[in-house]
Amino acid sequence: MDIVVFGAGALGSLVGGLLARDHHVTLVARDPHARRVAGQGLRVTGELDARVRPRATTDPTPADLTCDLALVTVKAYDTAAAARTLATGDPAVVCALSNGLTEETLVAELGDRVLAGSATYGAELVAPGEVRCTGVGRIHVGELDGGTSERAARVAAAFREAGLDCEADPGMPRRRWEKLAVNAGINAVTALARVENGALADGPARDVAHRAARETARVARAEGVDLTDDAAVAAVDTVVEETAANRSSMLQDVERGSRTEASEINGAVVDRAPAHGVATPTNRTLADLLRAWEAAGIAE
Ligand SMILES: NC(=O)C1=CN([C@@H]2O[C@H](COP(=O)(O)OP(=O)(O)OC[C@H]3O[C@@H](n4cnc5c(N)ncnc54)[C@H](OP(=O)(O)O)[C@@H]3O)[C@@H](O)[C@H]2O)C=CC1
Ligand SMILES: CC(C)(CO)C(=O)C(=O)O
Repeated sequence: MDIVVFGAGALGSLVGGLLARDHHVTLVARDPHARRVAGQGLRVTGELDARVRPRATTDPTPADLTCDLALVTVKAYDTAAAARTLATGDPAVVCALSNGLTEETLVAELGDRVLAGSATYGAELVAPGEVRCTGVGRIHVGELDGGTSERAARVAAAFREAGLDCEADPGMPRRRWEKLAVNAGINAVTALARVENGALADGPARDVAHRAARETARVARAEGVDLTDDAAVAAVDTVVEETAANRSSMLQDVERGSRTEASEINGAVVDRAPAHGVATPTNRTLADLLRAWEAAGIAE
């Protein structure tokens, strides 16, 4: 497959690097990472090991963006800009692996080419040209409104060919909310407590993560998605176990002094709650604390 990874930071470099073992991959990334990958190739270290030579560019042409599959791995708040750039090319299928409910933003520019996606792999960009896998998770792809499709099966098979754990999921509407519950719990709590995911295996941090996940499940149900409180909590526990050594993407943001996805994750739960009369005090507190930290001066 001809695959473009748009926004190849930590997650995109890991997934794109692994896909490059079997497919023709172009990473759209920032310098100095893009320059290093173009010159010396990309190393995947940590729990997985690979040396690959994908193409890399900071400035894709419409021809570069004309591909079988475009994976979007920018931060959720960069999705609209990514969608506008992707629409200058002609990707046959577009699939977001970012956290947050970003697919609707992609659909606005790219229409029915968009598949839903979610990833629980853990990744850190440790140096230009080197990405560390800190947790072997799973990828799910599927139709935004649910159901099976040949294109979702084809994308999942392409991932598996390259050795990634990936399934086509006919239940993506539920899966997206389950992943939002996982991130509402794990990301904000690990970022505020400055701990690895594994620290949420017990104790007070685990209780806060569970409360955030239960609130997310309540909002999901109010929006017509069948996600029980118990299933949301179990999903948090599974990801904590599978990615125990990972520093969540939001913890990495806070440690770098950069903007977080608090508004797109916990804030997304809070924003949808009033219409349904659902209380979301834990997500509100987590989002407010992270926004207060951001307002106090993130690095430019
Ligand atoms: N890291 C992880 O373990 C996991 C992350 N995720 C999710 O995946 C998404 C990405 O996370 P992560 O990889 O950690 O984030 P990163 O910040 O490491 O990666 C995103 C990259 O996209 C780049 N980017 C944005 N716009 C463009 C553009 N127009 N052209 C080129 N590059 C661009 C960013 O550059 P710049 O910063 O300069 O804008 C950045 O390097 C998030 O939604 C996150 O929640 C999901 C599962 C696991
Ligand atoms: C799966 C998990 C929680 C891995 O840390 C993640 O999505 C993230 O860090 O953003």
